[in-house]
Amino acid sequence: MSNPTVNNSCEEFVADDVTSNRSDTTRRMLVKEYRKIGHGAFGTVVQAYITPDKEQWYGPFAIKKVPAQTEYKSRELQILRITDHPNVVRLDYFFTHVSPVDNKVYQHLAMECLPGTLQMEISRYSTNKLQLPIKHVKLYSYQIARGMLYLHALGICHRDIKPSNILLDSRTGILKICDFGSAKKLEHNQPSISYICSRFYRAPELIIGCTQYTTQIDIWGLGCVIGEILIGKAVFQGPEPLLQLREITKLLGPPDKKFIFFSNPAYDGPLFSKPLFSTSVLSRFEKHFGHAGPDGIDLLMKILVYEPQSRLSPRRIMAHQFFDELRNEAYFFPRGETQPVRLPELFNFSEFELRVIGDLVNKIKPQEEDNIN
Ligand SMILES: Nc1ncnc2c1ncn2[C@@H]1O[C@H](COP(=O)(O)OP(=O)(O)OP(=O)(O)O)[C@@H](O)[C@H]1O
Repeated sequence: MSNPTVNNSCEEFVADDVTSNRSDTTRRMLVKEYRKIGHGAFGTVVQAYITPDKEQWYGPFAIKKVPAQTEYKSRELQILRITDHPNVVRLDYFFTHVSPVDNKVYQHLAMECLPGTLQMEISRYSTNKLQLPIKHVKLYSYQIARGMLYLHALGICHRDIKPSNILLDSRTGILKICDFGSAKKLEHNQPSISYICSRFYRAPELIIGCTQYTTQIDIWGLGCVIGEILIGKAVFQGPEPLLQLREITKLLGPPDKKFIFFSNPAYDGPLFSKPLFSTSVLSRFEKHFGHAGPDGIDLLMKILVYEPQSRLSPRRIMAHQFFDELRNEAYFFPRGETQPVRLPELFNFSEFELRVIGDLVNKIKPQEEDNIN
């Protein structure tokens, strides 16, 4: 593309060691920042273009800048270097650069840039007091589950699943998991810190202080996200860390003593063991998520479960009947569009994915004759 016009407030600098993630070659490039698109606990994200010669411009990229050389954050680069999946954000280039503002070295991760996040999409509907169409709920939830299937098969636990870490192009329906700043490859029998994950999305075992958790903490996060897409606000909004468990008991009922003990035998915090309601769990799910229909409720009740091992796995989520509509229809109406648009590729599985999916492939993939256009 030609030289992109930039607004005056943006930075322009030469980076000496821009490495291409694909070819692994390193060269000097000019970086032109365009606008700030995000900021988080550790750094900022800017939209930018890069060029080796001021003639060929690459981008736009979303460049995430985080302080370099902390063991914690370099994991993000390591993970993004090995991942390659349609529902995981793609890293194109990376480099370090000294900030003129504080003279510190920042790691720069230049990723493909998507126009928004799931959080933006949810607030767009909720501020207009509208519900997201159920087909969109299915489309987004399925792709998160597919991204998780891949990550979890690699042993990678994201550890910060929430709507602002899910990128979305609402015109095409394409969704990608981002922000691997908290992610970790979990090793069997190796403890990991339990103080991880944003409060509203923390699995009950994390709240209790479990350090031997599994990738199933992400599945809890997925359940919270699906619920949030459905109702337009976070499902469990604990006003402080320990009260987060209380919010969960309002929907699921009190946790079982065994669950607490197996999560953390040393836990001495509040147990919330008194039932807060006399109604059944099913009726509470119906009250909260009624418009998801019986299939949506069935799915959520199999994900938002205390025992991590009882929560559905990504492949079982993808095979759930809630997603049959995606298997049977090829189009959807993006927000504000009157013309239908083809659904993104949802079933173009790699050999690796097919191995993980195993015998559920016939349930997950649309059968030829079912694939109506
Ligand atoms: N590839 C991308 N394309 C478009 N926007 C992006 C991209 N990556 C990040 N963003 C935007 O930047 C925001 C922050 O990114 P990210 O979550 O990776 O940073 P962070 O510092 O870890 O944030 P937090 O501490 O809130 O988790 C995202 O919520 C999103 O709005």
